[in-house]
Amino acid sequence: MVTPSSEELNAQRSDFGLRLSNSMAKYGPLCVGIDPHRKLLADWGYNVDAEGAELFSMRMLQAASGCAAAVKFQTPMFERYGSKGFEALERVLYAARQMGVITIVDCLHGGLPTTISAIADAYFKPNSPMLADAITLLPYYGARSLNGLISEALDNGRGVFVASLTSNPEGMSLQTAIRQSGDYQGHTVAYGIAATAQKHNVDIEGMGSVGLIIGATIGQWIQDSGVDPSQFTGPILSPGYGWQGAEAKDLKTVFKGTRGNVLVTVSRFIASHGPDISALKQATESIALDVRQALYEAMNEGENKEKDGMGTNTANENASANSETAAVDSANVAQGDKPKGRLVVLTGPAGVGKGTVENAMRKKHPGVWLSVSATTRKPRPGEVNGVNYWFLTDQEFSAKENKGEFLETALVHGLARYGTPLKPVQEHLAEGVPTLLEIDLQGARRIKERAAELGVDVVYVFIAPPSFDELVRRLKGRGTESEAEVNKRLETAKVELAAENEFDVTIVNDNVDRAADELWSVIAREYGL
Ligand SMILES: O=C(O)c1cc(=O)[nH]c(=O)n1[C@@H]1O[C@H](COP(=O)(O)O)[C@@H](O)[C@H]1O
Repeated sequence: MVTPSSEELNAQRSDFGLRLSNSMAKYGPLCVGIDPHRKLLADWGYNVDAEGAELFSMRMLQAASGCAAAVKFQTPMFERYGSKGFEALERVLYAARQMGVITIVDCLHGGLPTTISAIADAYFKPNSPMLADAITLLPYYGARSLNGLISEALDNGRGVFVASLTSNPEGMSLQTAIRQSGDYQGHTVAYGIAATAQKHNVDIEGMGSVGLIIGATIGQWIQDSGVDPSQFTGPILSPGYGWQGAEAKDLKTVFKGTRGNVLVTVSRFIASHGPDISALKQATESIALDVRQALYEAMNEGENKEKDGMGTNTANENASANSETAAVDSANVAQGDKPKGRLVVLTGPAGVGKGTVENAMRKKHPGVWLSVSATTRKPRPGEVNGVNYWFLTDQEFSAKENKGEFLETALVHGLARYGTPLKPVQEHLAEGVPTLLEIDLQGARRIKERAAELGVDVVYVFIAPPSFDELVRRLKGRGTESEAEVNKRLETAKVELAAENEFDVTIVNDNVDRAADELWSVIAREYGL
């Protein structure tokens, strides 16, 4: 047998980090959590057994493939069905490997070094039926008790995520407790764990393979922990977004200054849109965009931050190196004084594909901030306050309206009220952040009436279909509507299309990618990017 050179060994030991950062660069910083909760299986119409868990997982995997950087399987939710559950997990892991999707097995193992070394055989050896790209670990036998297992992971080109600051509220007092002895005496438990994990990454160029778990729910508490995620150069797996209550602003707070190494894991928030595969994919894509944007802003916020805490110089250098392969497009980071552009209002006739064009553009340019509307309607399953909408009661809405806190408002179908919050738009514009608002034609007209008096400068972009004839052809070609219905729709379309002249720029949606590029050039021109 040929002994590998030290270069080969090093390459092997950085393999997981490299593969994951490539995947994040391609698909963005989202990991889809595949957690077959009993309730979800029942909601999806599956049996609550190993077979149901497998069917559920295969669907989630399909939704994640091509939309997310990785998937994470929650082991206990398979384990509860005994050997059949493990077989299901093996088959789903096999499918993920065949699809080229990066897998994280969330087994949260930990224990005496001698005992947990057996875990390497279960997950890291080439012939293992449960071969995974990475697993999660619990360090409460002492972070160094994991060293043997971590070495085995790295020698096999695999990675680990060590729980440091978990997303559940019960973890806080333990994890922020001050250590009484040892290398990190006087620091918090979480700090010691993070610093011990970082030691495995310091000599690695780019992102390391030894990661941390830091919950997005912890918010400002990150400061009390003494852990500075921007100094960590391995991947950071962050649960808690959506279902557990963390929002984009929490990601910005916790991961301020990080550069492309945060992987946000979301499970129920996505699964609640199932079982329809296209709905799952759509949810995955839109959450991926929101998460990406929040992390992009986190990176910008931390730009001038003073570095301190656990990082070494090497860690800093590595952190900058990471940005080259980062999921967030660092080429788009505006430096120094940013030119202040106008608010970009995107409008057009119903069904013209505004959302599709906007999504395609934001995928390429995560730094564009999209305004979140407020509404008095009830959240639908899976919708989260501050992400899909700001959900307000009638009284809250009225109070804000009376205080002039909306750029525009509307009553839809006489039932629910909708509005565009003014302050976030003004704040983003003031910071020079490209700011986009997608709204129907009536909404755009209301903004036209109010923007000048509120001191908001606007550029109006109208998305048009390729031609009226094309619209006629598409409508008639469908053959699903009666002639009277087609004529009615065409009359409406005629009126809506006539609105084109009211707006500053027209983009023809004949090809989504091209239209998205055109939208970006409008934004780039406005903001000097
Ligand atoms: O180890 C984990 O993955 C984990 C750590 C943690 O601190 N918090 C946390 O929620 N998780 C897991 O992350 C996933 C979050 O799922 P959702 O809350 O449904 O998005 C679940 O599988 C949790 O068990």
